[in-house]
Amino acid sequence: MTKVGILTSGGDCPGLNAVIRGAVLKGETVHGQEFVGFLDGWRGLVEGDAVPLDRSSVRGLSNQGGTILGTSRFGPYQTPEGGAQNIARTLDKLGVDAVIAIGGEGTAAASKRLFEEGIRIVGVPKTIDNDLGRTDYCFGFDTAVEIATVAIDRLRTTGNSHKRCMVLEVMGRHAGWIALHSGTAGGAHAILIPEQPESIDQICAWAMSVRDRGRAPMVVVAEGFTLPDMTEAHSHKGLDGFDRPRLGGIAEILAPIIEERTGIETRATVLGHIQRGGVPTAFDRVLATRLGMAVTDLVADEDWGHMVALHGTRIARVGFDEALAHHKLVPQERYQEMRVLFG
Ligand SMILES: Nc1ncnc2c1ncn2[C@@H]1O[C@H](COP(=O)(O)OP(=O)(O)OP(=O)(O)O)[C@@H](O)[C@H]1O
Ligand SMILES: O=P(O)(O)OC[C@H]1O[C@](O)(CO)[C@@H](O)[C@@H]1O
Ligand SMILES: [Mg+2]
Repeated sequence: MTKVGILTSGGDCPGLNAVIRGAVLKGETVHGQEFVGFLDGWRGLVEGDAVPLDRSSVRGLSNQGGTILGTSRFGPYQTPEGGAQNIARTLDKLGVDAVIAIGGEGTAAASKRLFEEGIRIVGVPKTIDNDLGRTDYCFGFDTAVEIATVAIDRLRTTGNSHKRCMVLEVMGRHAGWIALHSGTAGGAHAILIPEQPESIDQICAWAMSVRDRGRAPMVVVAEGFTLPDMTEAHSHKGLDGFDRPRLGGIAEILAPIIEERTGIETRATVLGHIQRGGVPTAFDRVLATRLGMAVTDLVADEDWGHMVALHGTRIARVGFDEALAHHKLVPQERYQEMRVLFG
């Protein structure tokens, strides 16, 4: 019987538990696989910290946010106990034949390296940012967009009452998909994303034209957005577990500038981790369940070095190298399509 270890790595994301449930249910019933879960991402794999996972441990999981396995930004090459050779020894000791790594582009990059160094590993793409290449959507994105859209709807009623400009900051380190989709759904008057610099003059011009027709401006900004004179995304919260700047706070930079330049009273709201928490939408539950089920086929076929992906409505397989070669940013024309409605 093939024994499979599952881990969740990187930022958490609604739908992770549905993937775990889908994999265990199909893996057990169709392929006769047995499962363990590594705790806290790569840490559990490196330290051999695993718990048994069976049908009863995944019962009722598809609607639960977060991950029952825990996650982290710990790296498989970060400590002397890490690296492919040590990990292979740990897997042997635990009797684990294959690894399923559920994560974003960082997790896929680590998985690719482990695969190239001989570890039998496959992947499931996850990120609320939706910026992983060669998959049309990642689970978690739809939930994040839904939460951000509700936030816009709510900010608009209070903004309208006070005739204020409301600036909502959503996540999106390199890619503005959450801002673009929630801003479109919520009818924002300006959407600011990392891929497209906009000047403060332009942002204020949009806000004033909204005010001039008697409306309250609604601006949605992704955390990774930069003004033309900024060399990098705004960060004042130190570094994350992988030594990257923790983003967040650009809305609080923009709001006083907009207020000063336009004379419109302005408020900033940073949505933060609210958009990563709570129950996944039905779309994300379905996608996550299908991906979890499909990844057990990769294990059964020994298709190491690949991850499952969504192509249209079909679940496909792509190599880690192929997925990593294509960072899915918002294309210029997709932004321009919505930009004509700004102001
Ligand atoms: N090129 C790499 N080689 C080895 N390990 C890596 C590499 N890139 C990332 N990692 C490790 O994998 C972990 C997970 O990556 P990361 O923190 O970027 O999350 P992610 O999987 O991309 O999800 P998220 O969408 O939250 O960013 C990192 O914290 C780091 O420890
Ligand atoms: O959990 P953390 O480390 O605060 O991660 C925040 C980052 O993770 C993401 O939610 C997903 O990559 C980004 O949008 C954001 O920059
Ligand atoms: Mg990442």
